[in-house]
Amino acid sequence: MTLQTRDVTWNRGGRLVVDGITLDPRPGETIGLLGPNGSGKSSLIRLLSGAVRPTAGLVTLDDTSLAAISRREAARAIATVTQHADTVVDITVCDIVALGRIPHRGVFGGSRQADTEAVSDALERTGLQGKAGELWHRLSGGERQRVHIARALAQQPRELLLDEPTNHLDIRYQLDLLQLITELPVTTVVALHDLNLAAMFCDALLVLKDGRAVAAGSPNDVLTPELIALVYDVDATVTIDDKTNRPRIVFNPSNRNDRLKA
Ligand SMILES: Nc1ncnc2c1ncn2[C@@H]1O[C@H](COP(=O)(O)OP(=O)(O)OP(=O)(O)O)[C@@H](O)[C@H]1O
Repeated sequence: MTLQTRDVTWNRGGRLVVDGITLDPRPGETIGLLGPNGSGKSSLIRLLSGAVRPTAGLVTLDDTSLAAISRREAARAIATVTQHADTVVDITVCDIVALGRIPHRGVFGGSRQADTEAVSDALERTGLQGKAGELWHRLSGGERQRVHIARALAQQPRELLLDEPTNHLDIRYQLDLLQLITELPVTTVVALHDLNLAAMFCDALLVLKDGRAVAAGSPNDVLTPELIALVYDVDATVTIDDKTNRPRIVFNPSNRNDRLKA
């Protein structure tokens, strides 16, 4: 049992931005959410996180509606890293990562040692040990992104929701991050734009277009030239990598004027 959606719909500003999505990950799986700009990936992540309530359908955690679970209980299970996470106060990296421990603090403060260990482990996994004392506003975009990921890891969730977490990261940290999340014993739903990263690291993919699911399944089944043309209107060549047995996608640039005419 894990975080699931059943036929979930969200009407935003008079438009259906999420339209009948069912997501049923296996515990520990990494699910990639793909789709063009505006297809509903962030909206689905907001619904899964409990930040907003669906117009119809259900979001459940262990078969209980998220609406019936306290915020604190949900926060112990689910960690989210959104696209535009920012902070207004100038605090240190270590303090931000420690915010991930708040859901675990009981009335009597919880275990300080567990907090210290979780923060230190999260800093190490994200390569931020050397930055623990730095102020947030002095960090680069990629370092800030890693701090938010470290905060989510310090939360020690069962469910991890990541909205384009590789934004701002250089290629080494993109690979490190995705490797890390596939190795964590948590169920992860991650919105990605890079189809090759999704192919390399995700166990399963859900592809959205105009709020609807247009394909779901393993990267090998989903990432076909036909699907890429349908969803992104881009011509692509897909081969299967000998070593990984996963799809590898090369995009074939078309004449932009021809595309606009079509
Ligand atoms: N505050 C809002 N009110 C109404 N509609 C909104 C609002 N914010 C976003 N939308 C619409 O919801 C739809 C889905 O947006 P969403 O951000 O979920 O897409 P996305 O797939 O995450 O896009 P991107 O890849 O650009 O991040 C879009 O059509 C967008 O215009």
